[in-house]
Amino acid sequence: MDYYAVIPAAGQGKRMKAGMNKQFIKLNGIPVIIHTLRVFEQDEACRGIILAVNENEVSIFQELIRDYQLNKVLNIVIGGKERQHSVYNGLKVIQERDPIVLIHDGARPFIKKRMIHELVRYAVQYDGAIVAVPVKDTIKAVRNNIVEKTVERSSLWAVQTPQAFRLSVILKAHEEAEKDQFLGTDDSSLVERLGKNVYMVMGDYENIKLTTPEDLIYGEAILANRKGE
Ligand SMILES: Nc1ccn([C@@H]2O[C@H](COP(=O)(O)OP(=O)(O)OP(=O)(O)O)[C@@H](O)[C@H]2O)c(=O)n1
Ligand SMILES: C[C@](O)(CO)[C@H](O)COP(=O)(O)O
Repeated sequence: MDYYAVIPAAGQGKRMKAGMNKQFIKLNGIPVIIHTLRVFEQDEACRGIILAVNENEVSIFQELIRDYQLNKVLNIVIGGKERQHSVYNGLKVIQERDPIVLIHDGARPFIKKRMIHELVRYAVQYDGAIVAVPVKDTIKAVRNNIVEKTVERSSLWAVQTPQAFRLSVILKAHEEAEKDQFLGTDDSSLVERLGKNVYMVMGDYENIKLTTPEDLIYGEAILANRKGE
């Protein structure tokens, strides 16, 4: 089944400390955002991509899209203060009546098609579908450096993107969040708070978000390993 992809790339990459938006950092000689966009560009089921970017970086993204000959980027929208606002701006420009929409961080370049297609399948059956992996470490709640408690781990999953929804469902969730001034750390949380059912698809430990400098070392290793496969 076909889908549209909304890719938020309008962050500042503060935790990466690269002195620029981390989308432009090169992995194996290619900018992070291009690795991400290529997955959707090369997926036949992807009808089009909406990219959310910083106001002052529009021309850089346009140039990259031209240089790497990407044809599926339909719109470049201006991002907002938080990721949630950037995603909302992207969702609002989709013209089709009620397609499936996949929301995926520009900073997660190691996404695989297997996950995308599973998500789309389950987003049709449920109110949404997300990818996640079981947490590997013991998780503790801590306040002022003192452990408050050890959290039961068996039901804890680390959530990734993509996250897939019908456009009508996710737009309504963003509208309600805006009305209530609710700010979530992912899109699914906006849908969950409306009492909807979100299906969890097994993710992939390689599908990391490039967040801090050491993630780049791991990222290069993932690419080198894939080259050898
Ligand atoms: N206002 C924002 C903030 C984030 N993002 C995007 O959301 C994704 C996940 O966010 P994160 O990893 O937090 O990226 P940054 O906000 O760039 O990083 P930091 O928080 O370290 O500044 C990234 O692709 C980022 O570009 C966005 O589109 N608009
Ligand atoms: C959406 C997300 O990638 C799911 O793990 C994550 O919550 C984004 O968080 P960030 O603080 O905006 O990086």
